[in-house]
Order: sequence, then C-alpha cells, then structure tokens
Amino acid sequence: MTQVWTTPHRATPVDAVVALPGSKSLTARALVLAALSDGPSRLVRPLRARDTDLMAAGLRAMGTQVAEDGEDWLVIPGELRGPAEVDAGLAGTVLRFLPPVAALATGPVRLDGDPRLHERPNAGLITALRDLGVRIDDDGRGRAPFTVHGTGRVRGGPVTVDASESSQIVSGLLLAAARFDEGIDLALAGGLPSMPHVEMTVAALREHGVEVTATERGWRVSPGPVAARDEVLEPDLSNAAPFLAAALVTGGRVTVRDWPRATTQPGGRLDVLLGAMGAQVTHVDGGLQVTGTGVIRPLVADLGEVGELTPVLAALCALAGGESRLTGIGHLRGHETDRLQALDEVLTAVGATVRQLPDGLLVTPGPGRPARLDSYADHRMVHAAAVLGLAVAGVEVTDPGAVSKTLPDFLQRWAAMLGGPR
Ligand SMILES: O=C(O)C1=C[C@@H](OP(=O)(O)O)[C@@H](O)[C@H](O)C1
Ligand SMILES: C=C(OP(=O)(O)O)C(=O)O
Repeated sequence: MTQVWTTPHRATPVDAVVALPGSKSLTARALVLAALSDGPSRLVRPLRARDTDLMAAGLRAMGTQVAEDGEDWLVIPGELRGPAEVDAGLAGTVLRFLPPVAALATGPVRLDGDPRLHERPNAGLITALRDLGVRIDDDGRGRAPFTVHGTGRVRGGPVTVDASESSQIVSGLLLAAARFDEGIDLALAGGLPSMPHVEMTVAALREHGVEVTATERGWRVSPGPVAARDEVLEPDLSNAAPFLAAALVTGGRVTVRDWPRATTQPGGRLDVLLGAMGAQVTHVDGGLQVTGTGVIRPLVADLGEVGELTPVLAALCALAGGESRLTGIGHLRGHETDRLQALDEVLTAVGATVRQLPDGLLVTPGPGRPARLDSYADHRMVHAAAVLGLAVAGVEVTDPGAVSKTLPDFLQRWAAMLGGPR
C-alpha cells in the first residue's frame, strides 16, 4: 500500500450507497464461541481483516479447524492444546478473548503481538484468570507477551474483576466461562466502558444456549455445553461512521445498506449521534440514510459506551459550528494508540484548538489548514483523517495501511463512495 495517502478533498455533495463487510466484534465472538462449541458451524459474511484473521489463526494454533468455504468460514472445534504461539497483532479482541480459551487447552500457549500491544492494559484479565486457578507467566504488569499454562480445565467460580480499562476483559472471561468447571460469577471491581460490547457478548452466549444472568455487580455464567450454530454476520457499523460522516461534511447523502433493525453494535447509535450533529437520519428500506444539511452542530456527549466511534466524531467536531465536549473516554488512551493524544495532535494540525481532559477532549474548530498526519497504526485515525480531508484541502496520511486492521480496502471504498452516483 502507498506510504503517504493524499485524502480526497470534496467541495460538492456526496451521493452514494455503501455496503460494508462483517462486524469485527461479532466475528470475533462468533469465532471464539464456534471453537468452544459442541459441533461444527458456518460463519456467513465474517469480517476478513487483520484482527479477525489473527483470531482465526490463534484458534487454529490451539487445535480448532477454521476453513474457508468461499467467503464463509467453517469452524470445527477440536481438543484445545498447546504448545502454541498466538500472534495478537494489535487486536484487543485477540489479547483479551484468547487467554481464557488458552486456559482450557493442555500445554503452554504464548501470546505476543505488535510493539504497541505490549502497552495495552490487560492486568485485570491476568489477575482474574489467576484467581480462577490458571497459571500464567507474564512481565509482572499483566501485559503481553505472556504464557498461559493450560491444564485442560479451569476451576472457575466467583471472581472480582477490574475491567475499568477495557470491557474486553469481561467479554473474554464470559465467552469461555461455560466451559469452566464452575462457570463464572463475575463481579466488577470498578467502572466498565463500552457496555454495548458486553451486551453483545451476553447476547452471543445466549444464542449459543449458554445460561447468563445479570447479577447485582456483574454476570453469572452457568457451566454447560456451548451449542454450535450457524451465523450470518451483521455489517460493521463502526466502520460505517466515516462514510456516513461524509454526508454531513459535504451536505450530501450516504446510505449504508443492510443496517440491522436491532443491534448490540455501538455503531447502532450513529443515527442519534449524527442526528444530534445536524444530519437528517432515516431508516430506509434495509439501510441507514444520512443526509447533510450543510450545518454541522457541535457535540456534547459522553461517549463511554461507544468509544470506538470517537475518532470520526471528533473529526466532525473539528468541522462543526462551535465547541464540542467529548467525555467518558479516558480508556481510549489504551487503544491502538493513545487516541486522546493522537486526536489532539491531528485536529490541532488541521487548525482546530483542542484541550485534553482526563477523560475526554474539548474541540474548537478553526480555519482549516493542510497537514501531513500520522496514522498512529490506528485504522480509525485514518478514517478520521479521511473525514477531515473532505473539508480541508491538502490532508495527507502516512502509513494508511493501518486500515488493514478492520477494513483493508478502505481507501478504495472511500474513492468509490466519492465517485458514486450524483
Ligand atoms: O469487545 C469488543 O469487540 C470491543 C470492545 C471495545 O473495547 P474497549 O472496552 O477496550 O474500548 C471496543 O472499543 C473495541 O473496538 C471492540
Ligand atoms: C479499540 C479498537 O480495537 P481493539 O479491538 O483492538 O481494542 C477499535 O477497533 O476501535
């Protein structure tokens, strides 16, 4: 892929219909549950991107068959075993979902990944697994690389978990818990970001016949079989964000096809969020249509439940008609990059004024100016730069290949949207 991407500038309204591949988060859960289930299953329209390919590879390394059948994945569970090496790349889902699976394997499973993965917070997961009876060798900070010494079974039972830095710690424990001897009775020690993603996990478990109950302080998963099931994956609604944002920025119209009627994906909140920023939003026959009105209103919102939408929304804030205040997103400092710092640098470079809060950002738009931006190895920072570039001429991004994490052909899709019907 090109080393520096000059993002397309667009003075006229966009008019496009966009179809997007499967959800990263739903595909990750479907793969893990298929590997833990009692029979083979077919995943239809899974996301094929770096994060989900690494999840499949990690499961294969531990004895699961994940085969391609056209665009589908066929998953045949096998006896989970080490020794194995898991490359988590930069994927939080692999980092937090596979250690509990590795604990059910016989033999050591070592997990490592990109340099930035070593910085991503994970102590809550390692501590919880140890409290559940699992032996793990780590760097003393609970971060990658580490080795899970699985014995083929996990005692499970009551455990108190610090998931204040990532909801994926809860999701990872819940996903594997039906296979623990005593299941799990998980109590949260503190706050929890990204609640819709935990609801997604609970829904996925129930669809697989697993008994999950909400308790006063968390969730209880009963021990028992995980029923195999075929699944058609929803499109990735977080990856819809930059495309829908293009309608606001250009005063145009973008429809994302196959928008689910009901969803646990945080991107399902884009109708309300983009509506609050001045778009007309309509659920049309099988899709979500966003029409820009020529006005972008500033946003004052707690994004703690939908953190992964922040980069694109913050880019819109830099183009809005006043100061925006985005809060509840301190945990974004542990994402692919420190996203609050990265957004501060990027939005400032294109002319906005940004103030970092401990848990968020204040963004005041300014006269746009050209800038060469970094991708920070973060797919969503490339999406944000693309949105800025529509309005500000001369926006470039180095290393745009970071988009491979969840949407490898983002640049082509972006060009196709801009070249779409007028
Ligand atoms: O469970 C998941 O699939 C995810 C949960 C969230 O993680 P955090 O709670 O760490 O933000 C989200 O940001 C990430 O992109 C995907
Ligand atoms: C935070 C994200 O990814 P990860 O699953 O690696 O945490 C993201 O995709 O915005």
